[in-house]
Amino acid sequence: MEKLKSLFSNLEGIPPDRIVPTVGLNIGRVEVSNSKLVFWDLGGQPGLRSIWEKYYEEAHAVIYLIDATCPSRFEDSKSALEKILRHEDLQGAPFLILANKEDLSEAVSAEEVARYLDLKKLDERERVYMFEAVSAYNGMGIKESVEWLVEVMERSKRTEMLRVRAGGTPGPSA
Ligand SMILES: Nc1nc2c(ncn2[C@@H]2O[C@H](COP(=O)(O)OP(=O)(O)OP(=O)(O)O)[C@@H](O)[C@H]2O)c(=O)[nH]1
Ligand SMILES: [Mg+2]
Repeated sequence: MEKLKSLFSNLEGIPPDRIVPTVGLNIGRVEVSNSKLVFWDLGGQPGLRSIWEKYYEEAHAVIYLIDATCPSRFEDSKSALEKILRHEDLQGAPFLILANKEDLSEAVSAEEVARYLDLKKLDERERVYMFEAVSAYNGMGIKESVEWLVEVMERSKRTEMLRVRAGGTPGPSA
């Protein structure tokens, strides 16, 4: 998220060596393609996952980040992802699934991560999603994939529904 902030605003994020594991919630605000985005960064440690679902109902989209250098956790990442995808409070939410740390030579290739996660069984007619190799360290892949997410979010029925529910004006596409 710190990289994201620095890519989309003039603010420098916290340097990578000073980032500590997320406990609770980090909030990031950036403007991308004229949309004001609010990122809720939730910690991935198993003991912290029970709080994830408190944010589902109000989330327009989901970014799911996988550490590509840690194959021993792929199985766990896969089942956690499947559980989120199934959750009824996230119906219609576009998913951006990222294999992170692809700047490191020990990282498993994005293709292989996708295979581990069994992404091909994700039906694109049922779920709008994109899978991308990124590096939060050097920024590779982040700008493009977040811009994709904003584009699909703007067109999504879920965004429309959340806007109406919030009492705002439906977007121009309504
Ligand atoms: N080389 C490299 N290091 C990274 C990258 N992304 C994160 N790191 C480093 O990995 C460590 C863990 O990063 P975090 O951002 O705390 O990881 P996280 O996924 O948010 O972990 P939780 O908050 O526990 O869910 C930090 O020291 C980061 O600097 C990356 O793309 N490349
Ligand atoms: Mg974190």
